[in-house]
Parts: sequence; structure tokens; C-alpha cells
Amino acid sequence: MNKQTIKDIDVKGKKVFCRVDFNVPMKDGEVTDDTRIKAALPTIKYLSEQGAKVILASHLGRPGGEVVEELRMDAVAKRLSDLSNKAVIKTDQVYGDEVNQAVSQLEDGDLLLIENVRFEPGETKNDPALAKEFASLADFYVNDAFGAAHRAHASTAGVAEHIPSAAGFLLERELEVLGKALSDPDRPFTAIIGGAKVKDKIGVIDNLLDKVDNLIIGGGLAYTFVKALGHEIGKSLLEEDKIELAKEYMQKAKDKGVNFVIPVDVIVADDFSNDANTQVVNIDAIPADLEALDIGPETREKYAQIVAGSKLVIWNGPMGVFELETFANGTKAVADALGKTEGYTVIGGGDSAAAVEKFNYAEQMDHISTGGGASLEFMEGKELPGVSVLTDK
Ligand SMILES: Nc1ncnc2c1ncn2[C@@H]1O[C@H](COP(=O)(O)OP(=O)(O)O)[C@@H](O)[C@H]1O
Ligand SMILES: O=C(OP(=O)(O)O)[C@H](O)COP(=O)(O)O
Repeated sequence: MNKQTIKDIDVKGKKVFCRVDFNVPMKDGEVTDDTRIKAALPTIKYLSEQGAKVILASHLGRPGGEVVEELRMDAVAKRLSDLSNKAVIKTDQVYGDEVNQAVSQLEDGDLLLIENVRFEPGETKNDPALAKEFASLADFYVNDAFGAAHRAHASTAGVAEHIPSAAGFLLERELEVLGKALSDPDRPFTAIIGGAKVKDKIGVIDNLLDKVDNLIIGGGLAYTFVKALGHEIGKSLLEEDKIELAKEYMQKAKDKGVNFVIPVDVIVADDFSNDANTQVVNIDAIPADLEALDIGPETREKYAQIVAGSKLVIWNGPMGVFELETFANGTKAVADALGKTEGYTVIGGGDSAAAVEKFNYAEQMDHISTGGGASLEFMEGKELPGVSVLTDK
């Protein structure tokens, strides 16, 4: 990476404004998954141990520029304190007198967490005035929020225009692992793309076709391709205006000699529920009144075989509606195959990471990215604003 990292800056006795991604799942005021907090600990601990006064900032949810009580950072501060074994000072303001006062009282090594930055309307607009406020608090800016690095916001990008900056360990590691996977891949290189966000993901396929040996499509994404092949897809998920693009991609795969793999059989259902009536049908035999909600047994077998023979596998998006047990087998089979392969496995955040956790395969994966959208945009070849703003080495 051609950007400074925290190892390149001397933070002893300095104030450091450190953006982290503490956008964690919450229920009834409690943090239900602290993976992202744990992932930022090495950077936070390092800064503290080096004697920095650490000012942490994150968004939580999408409060839309106003105070939403349930999205305050107090529970996150508490969990951070438990995990780091250190007191965490928490302000109720994002900036202003309370924050200034708290910062002025920090001792070397102390941790402070400001309020949810998205309570300020200027955050997502990358308002220069808010960026300056953040910068005025500190001597250095450190970005460790990989999950939000695809956002050009005041605390992820604007702030770095005013003070020297560096990448934290998590950001550095994510970029290194994902970057290596894409620039110098071990082969056969297989990408598995599934899930439901057809619009968000279809662009990634184009870029991946220039890099992979096998491109496996599953989940709701598959049916736009099945339709593009001229088959009936019943009530399955379809992005009508992407059919032409789907055809283009399948042609591109052919031209480039990429093995483009879509399901050969699927599980169709009469209802989006665990009690639905289901049946296995071939991909060219989806009944008009039913919806395909998972890949079928033959497809599971086929995908597992490709994964077993791969040296590098990246996976983003579940194979079916894995939240419902009835339609979880495809996702489980792929998770199992990734767990068993000798190849290097990278999970691209979001629901795939959740599925891998849920089905207890997390330990067996080589890298589980903390960013869903961020890892996808990175793999698409887009520059991440939260990275490009950082000071060059
Ligand atoms: N065949 C399908 N039909 C409808 N929804 C699906 C299907 N397969 C998977 N999904 C849904 O896709 C969602 C995840 O999609 P997405 O957000 O794109 O994945 P990720 O978060 O991993 O990027 C899950 O909630 C899952 O239920
Ligand atoms: O959870 C996040 O994104 P992800 O679900 O794509 O990993 C990040 O914290 C970014 O949040 P945002 O999509 O509200 O900007």
C-alpha cells in the first residue's frame, strides 16, 4: 500500500482522531454482534499503548442527520470498554463544547468515543465545516473503518484534507488481502456471487470476469441470468432491466474462457416461509406460479466440487434465503465447501459473513471481511474515498 499506516507516524502524546466502523447490529439497546469492535481493537490498543490520546468516531445505522435515541453510541462504548479493559469516555455530542472539554482532559493512552457522527447532517454530505471541526480536535487522522471506506463522508474522507493521516491495521489488512486476491491470484480462482442486491452486484461481475477462472452465480441474483437464457423463472427474483447486461456478461465469459456457472436445479416454493410446499426442479422447468428460493442438490454438489478444486475463492452473497431453514442448504453447502478446501477463502462481509457465523464455519475461513459494500466496490476496481484521501508514504 502506498499510504502511510499508523506505524509510520509518531503518536506519542498526540491527539489522534480515529474513524472506526462500529456500525454493529443492535437489539433492545444491546450490541448483538461485536465482530467489528473486536476487529478495530488492534489499532485502538496500539494507539493507546503508544501514548496517543485516542478520539474514536463511528456511525451507527442511518439516522439521517438527526438524533435518534436508539442509535446513540453508549452501548458500543460500554462493549469497547469491556473488550479493551479500559475506561472509555463517551460524549453525547458529535462536536462542540462538551467534546472540546473532554478532549482537553484526555491523558496519554485514554480512549474517548464521540456520539454517532451521522446525527450531524454534514457527515454524509462530507460538509467541509464538519470535517474541519473533526480535524481541529486532533494532530493526526487515522482511518480504520474499512466497512465505511467506500463512503466519502466528513469523518471518512473530508477530515483527512486538514491533518496528516494514516491507515489503521484493519484497513491495511483488508486492502492487503483483497488486493492480493485480485492482483496476483492463486489459480484456479473462483468467485461466488449470490444474494439479492442484483443492481449493486451486477457491476462486480463485469470486473470479476477479467480476473477469475470460475464465476459461480447463486441466490436471487441467478434468476436474471436464467431469464436471460430464455427460461421461465416463475415468481423468482428478477431485475428486468438487467437482462441484456446478463446476456452480455455470459457472452463475455465465453469470449474470455471463464467458466460461468449458474444453477442446474433449484428449490421452488409456493410461499416465502419455512412451511412452504417445496420441490426440486431443473433450471429450465421452474413453474410459472412458484418462486425459486435456494439452489438444488445437484447444484450444491457441482459448486462444492468447483470450490474443492480452487486455490482462491471469494464469496459474497448467500445461495438462497438462508434465514429460513428450509432454504438454507445451498448456503450451508457452499460454506462447508469453503471450510474444507485447501484454497485460500475470502468472505465479503454482509449476509455471507453472517451465514458463515450462523452455521459455525467462521473459524475455517481465511479472511472474513468487515465490509460488505466496501469489499465489493474494491473488487469492482473502484477507488475507495476513505483510502485515497490518506497521506501517501
Ligand atoms: N433466491 C432468492 N430469492 C430471494 N432472496 C434471496 C434468494 N437468495 C438469497 N436471497 C436473500 O439475499 C439476501 C442477502 O443478499 P445481499 O444483501 O445481496 O447479500 P450480502 O449481504 O451478503 O451482500 C438474504 O437476505 C437472502 O435471504
Ligand atoms: O455496514 C456497513 O455496510 P455493509 O453492510 O455493506 O458492510 C457499513 O458500516 C457502511 O454503512 P452504510 O451502508 O450505512 O454506509
